[in-house]
Amino acid sequence: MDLPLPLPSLPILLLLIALYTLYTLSRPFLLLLTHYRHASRIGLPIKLLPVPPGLFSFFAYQLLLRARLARPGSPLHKILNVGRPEGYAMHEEMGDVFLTVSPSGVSCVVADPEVVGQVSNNRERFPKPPNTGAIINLYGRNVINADADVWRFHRRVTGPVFSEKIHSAVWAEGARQAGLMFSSWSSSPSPSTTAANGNTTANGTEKDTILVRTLFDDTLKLGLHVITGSAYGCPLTWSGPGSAPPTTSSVGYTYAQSVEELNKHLMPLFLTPRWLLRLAPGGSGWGRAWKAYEALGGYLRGMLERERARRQWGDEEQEEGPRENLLSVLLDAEEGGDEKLERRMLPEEVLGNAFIFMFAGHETTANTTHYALLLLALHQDVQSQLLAEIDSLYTRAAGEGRPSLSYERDYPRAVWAVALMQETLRLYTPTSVVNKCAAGDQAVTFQGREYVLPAGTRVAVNITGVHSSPKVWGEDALSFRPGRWVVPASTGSGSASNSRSSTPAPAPAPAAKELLAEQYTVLKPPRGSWLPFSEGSRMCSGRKFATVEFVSVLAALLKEHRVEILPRTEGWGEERVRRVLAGRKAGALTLQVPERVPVRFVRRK
Ligand code: HEM
Repeated sequence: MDLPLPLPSLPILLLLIALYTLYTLSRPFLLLLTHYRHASRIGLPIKLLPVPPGLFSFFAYQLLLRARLARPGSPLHKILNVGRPEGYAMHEEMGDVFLTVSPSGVSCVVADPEVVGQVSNNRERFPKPPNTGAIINLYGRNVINADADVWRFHRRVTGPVFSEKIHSAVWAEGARQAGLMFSSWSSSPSPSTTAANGNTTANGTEKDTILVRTLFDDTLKLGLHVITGSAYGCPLTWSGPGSAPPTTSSVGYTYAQSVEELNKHLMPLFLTPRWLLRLAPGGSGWGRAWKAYEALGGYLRGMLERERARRQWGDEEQEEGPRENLLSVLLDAEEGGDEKLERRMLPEEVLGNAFIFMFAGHETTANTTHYALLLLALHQDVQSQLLAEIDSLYTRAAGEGRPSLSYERDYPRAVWAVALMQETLRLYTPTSVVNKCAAGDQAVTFQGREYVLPAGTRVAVNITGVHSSPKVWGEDALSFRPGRWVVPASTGSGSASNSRSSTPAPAPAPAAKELLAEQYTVLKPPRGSWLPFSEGSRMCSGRKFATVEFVSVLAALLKEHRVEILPRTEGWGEERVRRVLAGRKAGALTLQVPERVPVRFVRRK
C-alpha cells in the first residue's frame, strides 16, 4: 500500500523560503568575494564595484533616467556609470592599468598605450568578449559582432569594398550632399533655418548670414545620404521623392526617420522578443521601436532588391560592374560568385551587414562633423587656418582648370582638415571603450612587469582615458589644439610613429603658405595612443571612408562661408556652447552633441 508523501509543515516551508531568499540576496556578495580573491592574485590595483559594469549598468541607468530618478552627475549615475570609464579621472586614482571587481567578474581597465598595443594587436589572445554587439545583431550576424572564422569570412567579403574607388565616390558624394544641405538652408527659409535678422555680418547684408538650427539632424542626414549614395549605389536628393531609397515596407517612416527612431529605441528592440514587439500599441516606445525596425528593414531589403535587379538586367549608369558597392559584394557572396570564398553568405548575414555598415558608418562620421563645426565656431583662430587651406585648394584647382576639388589631387594636401578631424576625435571620440577578453591565461607587460590575466578576464580599453592622459598627450591633453597633429614633413608621418617614446610633441601652428609648400604633414600617432577607430585586426574598416567624407564635406561647407556661434545676446555665447560640449548625450550608444546648438554661416567673400 502506497503511503502519501508527507507534505512539509509550514515552519519548514518558511525556513526553505528564508534560506532561498538569503542565498539569492547574498549570492552577489559571495560572487564579489570569489572574484576579489582571484583578482588579488593578479597583482594590479583593484577597485570594487557594487554593480556589474557594462550593458547592465548602462540599461539600468537609462531606465532610471527615463523615470527621472537619476540625472547625469547624481550619486546613482556615478554608481552605475562606474562600469563605463570616461576620461582619465579614474586612472589618476588607480593607475594606468587596474582591475575592477564586481559580482559579474573581473575587468582590467587600460589607459596605457603599451598595454593597449599588446591587447589590440593580438586577436587570438584577446578576442572580443562573447556576445559582444548583440545589440547590433538586429537584422542578422555581421562583421562587427562576429568572431573567429565567421568574422574572417565577413571581413573577406566586405573588405574589398574599401578601396580607392569607393573613397573617390565618397569624396564626390560628400561634396554633393554638403551642397544640397547648404542649399536647403539658404534657399528655403523655414522655422528651423532663416536668414538672421539684424545680425552684423561680414559684409553687413542680411542675406549673407544663414542661421541654422538643425545642424544636429542635418549632419546625421548628410552622413546617412553619403554612405547610401557611395556604398549602397543609391544617390539621394535632400528632399522630395528622390530622398529615400526603394522600400519593401508600407510603414510610413522616411528613411532618416526610420534610422533616428531605431537609434532611440535600441533598448526595447534589444530586450524584447520580436513577436512581442509586433503586438505593442503603435504610440508606445515599444510600438515605435517595431515600426522603425520594420521601416528600416524595408529600406534595406528594397535597396538589396534593386541591386539584385541591376545585376540581373544591367544598368547603364553602372559601367564598372557588380564589384562597385557594398550591396553587390554581399549579393555576390550570397550567390557564390566568388570561388575563393569558403562558403556562401546566408541571407540573414547579407541583411545584417547591409544594416551594420549603414549604422556604423553614418552616425559616427556625422557626429564628428557636427562636433568639428561647433569647435571651429568656438575657435576662430583654428578656423582661419583651415579656411586658408581650403582657399588654397580651390585656388590651385582653378589654376589647373578644375571646376571642383578632387579626391586624387586635393585630399592628400588637406593637412589641416585631417588634423582637425583627428583632434576632434581625440577629444570627442564616439566610442569610449572597446572591450576584449583573455582567451586562456594571458600575460601583459606593464611598466616592465608581467601580469597574468586569468582566462575570461575582460579587458576594457579606455579610449577616452588614453586620449585625455597627460602622460600621452602632455599637460594640455584636454585642450583643443589641432596644431599638435601638424608636423614638419621631414619627420615624416611614418617616422614619428610606432615607438612609445615618440608621443606627439607640440608643433607650432604653421602658416597656410607653409602648409601649401608641402612642408608639413599629419602626425602618425604612436601605437596605442590614438584609438577612435580602435587598433589591430578588428579596427574600423571605415577609417579612411570617414576621413575622406569629413574633409570633403568641410571643404564644401566652408568654401565661401565661416561658421560662428550665436552671441550671448541671442541666448548663446561661448560659455554656453562650451558647457554643451562638455556633456555627453545620454541614451546614445556613441557620443553625440547633447543639445541642439544653433550656428550661423557668414559669407566671407
Ligand atoms: C568617425 C567615424 C568612425 C569611428 C569613430 C568609428 C569607430 C569604430 C570603432 C571604435 C570600431 C571598433 C569597435 C569594436 O571593436 O568594438 C569600429 C569598427 C567598425 N567600423 Fe567604424 N567608425 C567610424 C566610421 C565608420 C565607417 C564610415 C564605416 C563604414 C562605412 C565603419 C565601419 C566599421 C566596421 C565594419 C567595423 C567592424 C570592423 C571589424 O570588426 O572587422 N565605421 N569603428
